[in-house]
Amino acid sequence: MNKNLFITATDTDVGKTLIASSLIKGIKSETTLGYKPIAAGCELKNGKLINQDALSLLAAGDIKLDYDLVNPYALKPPIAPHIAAEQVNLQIQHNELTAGLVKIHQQAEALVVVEGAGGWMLPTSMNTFLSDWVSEHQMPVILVVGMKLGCLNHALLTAQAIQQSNAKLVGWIANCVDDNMLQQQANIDSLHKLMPVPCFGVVPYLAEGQSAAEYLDFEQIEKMLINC
Ligand SMILES: Nc1ncnc2c1ncn2[C@@H]1O[C@H](COP(=O)(O)OP(=O)(O)OP(=O)(O)O)[C@@H](O)[C@H]1O
Ligand SMILES: C[C@H](N)[C@H](N)CCCCCC(=O)O
Ligand SMILES: [Mg+2]
Repeated sequence: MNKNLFITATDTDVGKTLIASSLIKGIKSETTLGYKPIAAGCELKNGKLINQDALSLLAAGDIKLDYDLVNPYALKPPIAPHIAAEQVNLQIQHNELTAGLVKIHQQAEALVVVEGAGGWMLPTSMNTFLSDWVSEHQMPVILVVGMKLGCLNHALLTAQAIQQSNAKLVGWIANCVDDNMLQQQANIDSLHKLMPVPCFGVVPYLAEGQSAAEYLDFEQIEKMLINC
């Protein structure tokens, strides 16, 4: 069976790409590749829309894939993807997301780390959500919690929504994106008690270019993958 791991977060801009890239590089038990099915916020390079997240996942992967395989929906403005798609008369189709994933699995027997866009309930149209697609494929989900004031509510609501949608929430990772957060450790301690699944790491505020890998519990993550 094809193996996938979905990375969601409490919000946009709280570390999905940073953590997903570190996971792709750090998982040694199998060939690991990245997939960014929907990217909003792309630059035009040589007539092609390119997204930085997709490039990071691509660079982290064990095999150098073609850009289009890693990121089928590349949308220019950094806005909600279904709105960006509508602006260019495009509809985000879940069967295309699946077709893209299948193509990656055809390249190699690999674990595919899939980065979401925004948070868990990202609309892909007015009556579909990216979370529907993840639930349909029964991918294990890791929730990246961007440590900032308000994250307790965001983390618990997201965990509840993932579990209620019948998806497989397997763990969470605290990512300290706010260097000035008051009572950061007390908030992390609260999450340890309140979250319904194990913590796979606490990533401190990092210097530019520093990797998160040494802060992730790869032993526990690889064990979880075997059981999924
Ligand atoms: N632990 C950290 N310490 C310092 N900076 C961080 C940390 N985690 C993430 N960042 C920075 O925060 C920004 C957002 O991170 P990232 O791009 O990984 O978020 P994202 O959730 O993938 O965003 P998007 O929703 O756009 O995909 C980046 O500039 C990244 O380098
Ligand atoms: C542009 C940004 N960095 C992300 N790629 C897209 C975030 C979409 C958020 C949609 C929302 O939930 O409001
Ligand atoms: Mg990202």
